[in-house]
Amino acid sequence: MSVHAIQHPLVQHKLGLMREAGISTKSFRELAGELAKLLTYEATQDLEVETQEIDGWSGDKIPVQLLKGKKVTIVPILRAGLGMLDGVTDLIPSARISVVGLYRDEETLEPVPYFAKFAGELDERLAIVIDPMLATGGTMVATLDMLRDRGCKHMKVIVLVAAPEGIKRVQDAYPDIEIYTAGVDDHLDENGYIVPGLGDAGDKIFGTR
Ligand SMILES: O=P(O)(O)OC[C@H]1O[C@H](OP(=O)(O)OP(=O)(O)O)[C@H](O)[C@@H]1O
Ligand SMILES: O=c1cc[nH]c(=O)[nH]1
Ligand SMILES: [Mg+2]
Repeated sequence: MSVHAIQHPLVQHKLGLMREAGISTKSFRELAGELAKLLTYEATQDLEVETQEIDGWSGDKIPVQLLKGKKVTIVPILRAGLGMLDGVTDLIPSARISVVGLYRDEETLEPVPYFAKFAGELDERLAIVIDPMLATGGTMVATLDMLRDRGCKHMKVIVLVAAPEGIKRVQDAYPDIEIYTAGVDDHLDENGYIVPGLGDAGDKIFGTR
């Protein structure tokens, strides 16, 4: 598995702004969407293209490179993953959406599933799982397990911030998966929050608590 920690100045600038303690819901939400878009650009660099002939403006036939038509499903993890969805679909507008709902139990830190609705033909699709936070990794591994159990063979992960603990847990379970992130942070605190991190991303995106 590779971890792609994107160092692009725009990515680092936007991540830096998201770390500000008093950030508004509006700004946090906007930045989550913008970062999701930039990380999607990186995560889709290896999508296959093929040459097709089209009618150009001059009347000549011209060869162009178009996506080969690989089927993609975007998998936002409720709730916080929804804050990244528009950014991803801006770049991959024809992707099918598969939605999973899991929350992390505050005491045990174990993921609790409460919703799942998947696109069809998962065995033929690239699944791009999106969630702002990869902390212990329990939620991500549970989501990847659901996809694998339904036949999905090709999965990628996009998170805004990852903790080393979460990366290791995903890596142990899925050695071949690629993770794209704006930041690999330092550690988890005693409540399982990423430090320095972003705080509770779901609450900040939805304006709750
Ligand atoms: O790596 P883990 O330790 O499993 O933690 C990460 C999960 O925790 C957060 O969700 P949360 O449980 O707060 O739910 P929410 O999106 O509804 O706020 C976050 O969005 C991830 O889904
Ligand atoms: O730091 C963290 C960890 C889990 N969930 C969050 O929203 N933030
Ligand atoms: Mg939350």
